[in-house]
Amino acid sequence: MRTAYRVETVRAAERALMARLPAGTLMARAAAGLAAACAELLRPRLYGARVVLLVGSGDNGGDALYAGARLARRGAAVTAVLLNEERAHPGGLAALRAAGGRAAGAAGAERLIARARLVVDGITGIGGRGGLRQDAAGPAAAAAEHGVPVVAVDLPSGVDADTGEVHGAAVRAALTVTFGAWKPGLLVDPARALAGEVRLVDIGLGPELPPEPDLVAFDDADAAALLPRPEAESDKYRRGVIGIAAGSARYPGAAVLTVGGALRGGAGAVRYAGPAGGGVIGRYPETLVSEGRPSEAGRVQAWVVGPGLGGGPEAAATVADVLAADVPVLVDADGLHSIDPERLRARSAPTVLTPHAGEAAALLGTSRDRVESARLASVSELAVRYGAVALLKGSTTLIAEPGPGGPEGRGRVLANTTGTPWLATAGSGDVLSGLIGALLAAGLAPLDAAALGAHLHGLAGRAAPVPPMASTVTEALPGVWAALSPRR
Ligand SMILES: NC(=O)C1=CN([C@@H]2O[C@H](COP(=O)(O)OP(=O)(O)OC[C@H]3O[C@@H](n4cnc5c(N)ncnc54)[C@H](O)[C@@H]3O)[C@@H](O)[C@H]2O)[C@@H](O)CC1
Ligand SMILES: Nc1ncnc2c1ncn2[C@@H]1O[C@H](COP(=O)(O)OP(=O)(O)O)[C@@H](O)[C@H]1O
Ligand SMILES: [K+]
Repeated sequence: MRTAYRVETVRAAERALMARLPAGTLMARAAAGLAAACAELLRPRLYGARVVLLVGSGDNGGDALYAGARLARRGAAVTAVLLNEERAHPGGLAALRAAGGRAAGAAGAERLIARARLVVDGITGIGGRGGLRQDAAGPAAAAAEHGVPVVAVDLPSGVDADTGEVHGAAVRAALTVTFGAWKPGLLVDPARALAGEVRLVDIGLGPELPPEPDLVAFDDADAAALLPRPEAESDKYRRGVIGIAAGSARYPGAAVLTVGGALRGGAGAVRYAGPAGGGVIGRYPETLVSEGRPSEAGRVQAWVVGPGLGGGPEAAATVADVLAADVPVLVDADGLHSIDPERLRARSAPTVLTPHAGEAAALLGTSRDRVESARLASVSELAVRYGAVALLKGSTTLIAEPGPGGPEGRGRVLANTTGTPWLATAGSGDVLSGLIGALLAAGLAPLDAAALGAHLHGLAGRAAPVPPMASTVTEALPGVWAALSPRR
């Protein structure tokens, strides 16, 4: 599990640890990890390799300078571009010079960068505010323009460490070497896309960090631990019966895809209620279909409502009928048009909402751009306002539960990083709904069901033959499942 902490928390932990260690120890640990990562990128010829350090006026620049000194001692030709010559970290600068490295002003930066094999971004770390200032934006752009790989120190400069928001110019890194703990921005787009590969260097901060992280990302082991497994005494009802109210005369395919996601999500049985039963049976004869209202379809342990439902009073009536059931309900797609925050908050069983950015914007009364640029704030706001677990789809899928607990009375938040842009294909969201619904029916807590569903869906998106389509993502699920949990 990757656990991320906000700047305030990281700084408090650093202060506590520094109080017990000789001065400079943490920076030395950070610089050693950073230099090792750079050396690896420069293999097999570190000797003579031209390395340019972009050095801001804080400790982030200090890390870059000490790492540069280590590389210079091993024979690299290291030049530090000092963005503010008076305020460059004095100890770091002295170390670089003592190791044979050079320092230059910002004026010649582009010429140096154009000839470099590697650029180290030590402009700002957790002390950065807003997008890069003019003087820093130029060299950052030069690295991109000349195609020189950038290693970001702690964070790509210009991104917001706490939120993943990017307000202005920012560095685009091939690798980010982060210290002590992940920062939320490294897991949330648009910042995540600028971080490239992320490597965590242990500087001994662990024992000083609080038990509740601000953001969590599952690894395969976390997902595997949550996978439902049938026991000897299992029957189809105990494994979970899921009800699906999806599809319409206009969108019959959504019903088929949602049912497919549920069956491949390990449901013991799937009950389908709606007008697209013929198509569903044609593709999945395992399904129990009916045409009446969902509440007349028989007992289920969870419902999915919304994909392909279409609009109008009939769709709204179907959503209301499902929400009246005292079991977990996942609302997606067209179902999201007719939900009311107070009605959802009054439910005694949990609700899960799975909007994409456009649907989330409508639910929050804001613009799609605002949701996409402030994903973390948006998903938490959805969860709190609707009293539901909210899963915000997109390039990084975020999942939030409503408070209490967590920062500012908000609940836990998870980021899913298994996805691929190939998943942006019609109907793949329907598959995700069915999959999460099956996990809810199996008895998983709503946050776990949503996080596990997103994890499996992302892996299936990667495993499906390129280019994937929604039904081939469904068919990739058994392989993903088996890889996580070898069959007994
Ligand atoms: N505190 C610690 O114990 C440790 C800190 N470390 C490093 O120290 C960093 C934090 O250092 P600082 O607190 O000095 O802060 P930073 O070095 O991240 O940034 C502060 C400096 O950047 C300038 N700045 C802020 N926003 C800017 C912008 N948009 N464009 C251009 N310049 C901008 C400020 O004027 C200030 O001088 C961490 O990210 C990490 O790299 C590591 O050495 C590990 C130990
Ligand atoms: N750029 C992207 N990177 C990774 N995953 C993406 C990206 N864009 C969309 N997705 C994923 O693709 C799926 C699309 O779902 P959705 O928008 O509901 O489409 P549909 O309504 O056609 O099923 C979601 O799981 C979403 O997270
Ligand atoms: K940086």
